[in-house]
Amino acid sequence: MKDERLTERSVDMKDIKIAARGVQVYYGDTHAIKDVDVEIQDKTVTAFIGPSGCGKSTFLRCLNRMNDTIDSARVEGDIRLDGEDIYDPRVDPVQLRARVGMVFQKPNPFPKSIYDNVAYGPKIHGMARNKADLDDIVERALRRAALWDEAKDRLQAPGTGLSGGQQQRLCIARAVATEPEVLLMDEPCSALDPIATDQVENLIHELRQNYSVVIVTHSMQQAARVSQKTAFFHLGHLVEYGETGQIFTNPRDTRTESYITGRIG
Ligand SMILES: Nc1ncnc2c1ncn2[C@@H]1O[C@H](COP(=O)(O)OP(=O)(O)OP(=O)(O)O)[C@@H](O)[C@H]1O
Repeated sequence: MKDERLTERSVDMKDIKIAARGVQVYYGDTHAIKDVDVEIQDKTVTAFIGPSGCGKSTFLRCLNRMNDTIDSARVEGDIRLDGEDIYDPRVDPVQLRARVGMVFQKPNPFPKSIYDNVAYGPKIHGMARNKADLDDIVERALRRAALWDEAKDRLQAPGTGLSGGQQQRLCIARAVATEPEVLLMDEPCSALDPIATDQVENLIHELRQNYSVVIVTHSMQQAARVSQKTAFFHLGHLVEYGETGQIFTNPRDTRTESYITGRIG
C-alpha cells in the first residue's frame, strides 16, 4: 500500500534548499545564535527580520560559510544544501560561495572595470570557453541586475565610478553571473534611494523564478513586499518562521507581535 505521508514528505523535502539544525554561533564568549532550526525553500524569497543585534546577519553568513572569515566566530550544528553538509571539511568554501552567492549592505565592487567585476567569477570557475561566451555572460548578468542600459557604453570604466545604486546593482550582477542556486542579501537596499530600491526589489522577484533568495531587512514593508516566508529573530533565537502574510497579520508569538507593531526594536 502506498504511504501517503511518505509521498507527501518526499515532495516537501524536494522543495527544501537549505536545512539548518541546531545552529549555534559564538564570537569568543558571545553566544550570538542560539539553537536555530530552519528550512529555506527553493524558488522562494525568505526574509530575516528582527531588532538590531538579534543575529540576522550572523545567521545569514552561516549559510555560505562567510563566518569562516571572522577569526572569533565559531559555528556549530548542521547546515545542508540539497542534503549535503556545507561544513564538511571536503567542501571548498570558494565553490560553495559560487553556489550560495552574497550581496552585502554596502556595495563593494572590486577596483576593476565594470566588465571585469562581472567576468571575474565566471572566469575563475571556468564558465566561459572563449571571449564571446564571457561577453554573453557579462551582458546577461548586467541585464538581470537592470544595469545593462546604463553600463553598456562604459564597460571598461571602473566599477567604483558608478553611483551607489548602480554599484549595488553591479554587485548583484557579479553575484548572479556565477548562476548561484541561492542568493543571500544582507540589507541590499539600505544605501539605495527609492528608485534603485524598486529596481532591486523587481530583480528579487525575477530571481525567485530560478533561485532561492534570503534577504535580511530592517524594513518590514520591504519584507512584506518581496518575501513569501519570514523568519523573526530575537536575541539570537529564531522566534517564529512562517508564511510572510501570517507573520505580519497573525503572529503566534507575542515577541513577533511586539516587533511588527513597533513595540520592540
Ligand atoms: N564580527 C563580530 N565580532 C564579535 N561580535 C559580533 C560580530 N558580528 C556580530 N557580533 C555580535 O553578534 C550579535 C548579532 O549581531 P548581528 O550583526 O548578526 O545582528 P543583526 O541582527 O544582523 O544586527 P543589525 O540589524 O544591527 O545588522 C550582536 O551581539 C553583535 O554584537
